[in-house]
Amino acid sequence: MRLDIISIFPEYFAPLDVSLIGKARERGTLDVRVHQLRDWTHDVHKTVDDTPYGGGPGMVMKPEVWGEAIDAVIGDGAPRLVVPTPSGRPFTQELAQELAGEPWLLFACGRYEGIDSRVMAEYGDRLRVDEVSIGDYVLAGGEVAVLVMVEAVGRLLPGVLGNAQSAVDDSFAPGSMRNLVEGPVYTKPPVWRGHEVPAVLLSGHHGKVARWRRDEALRRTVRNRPDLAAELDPETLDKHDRKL
Ligand SMILES: OB(O)c1ccc2cc[nH]c2c1
Repeated sequence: MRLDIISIFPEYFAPLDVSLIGKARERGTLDVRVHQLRDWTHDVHKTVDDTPYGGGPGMVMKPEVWGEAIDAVIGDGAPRLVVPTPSGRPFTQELAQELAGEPWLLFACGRYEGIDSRVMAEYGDRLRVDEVSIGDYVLAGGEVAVLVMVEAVGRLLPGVLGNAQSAVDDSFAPGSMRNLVEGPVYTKPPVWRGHEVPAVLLSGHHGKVARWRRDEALRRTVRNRPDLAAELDPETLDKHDRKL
């Protein structure tokens, strides 16, 4: 997968040199290219923003600069354009899985009050354009949101996770974990400061362990994410409700 990021703060993406994503880049699984938006300005101050039409606080990022930058990065290609914004569609594990299937992603990191909306309109005829929110809170710009999405997508690529099964058992993963969050996890020692690991996990009975883990996932989902629990089929929920 090729992954381009355009930002006025390229240094935000230094973390993409480490850990799983860094190793994926070394192996060639991920080809990450970070671009400084200001390289496509033409004034001495490298201006990327201006006052909003219609008035109001803050500044808006100029369409001309973004247009020159995106044109230069994509050439005749057609990556999927992902624009982080608090007003976008929710970023979910399902969308991460979908993006992991793309050969080329281009992330446009806005700042200030955002990017002039005509930029997304301009590329909407030629590219798949997704305006995406990572949650109901507002950051100072799109860079951290891109870090979140790149890690969530990158870990799903073949060979990136040491054990591919981890992604299958993830919270929210399609299939058996859909609309479920993971239950608690434990490792050695069996007793720590008087806290014992649940005996079933030491039993060696794989069927009982699997059942216990699913029960705990449901228990935690009902407790922490009633919104997801409401999406579970009633039969599943009922079976466990009697035990919760
Ligand atoms: O909270 B966010 O995900 C987000 C994304 C992009 C911009 C651009 C300016 N503020 C932003 C906030």
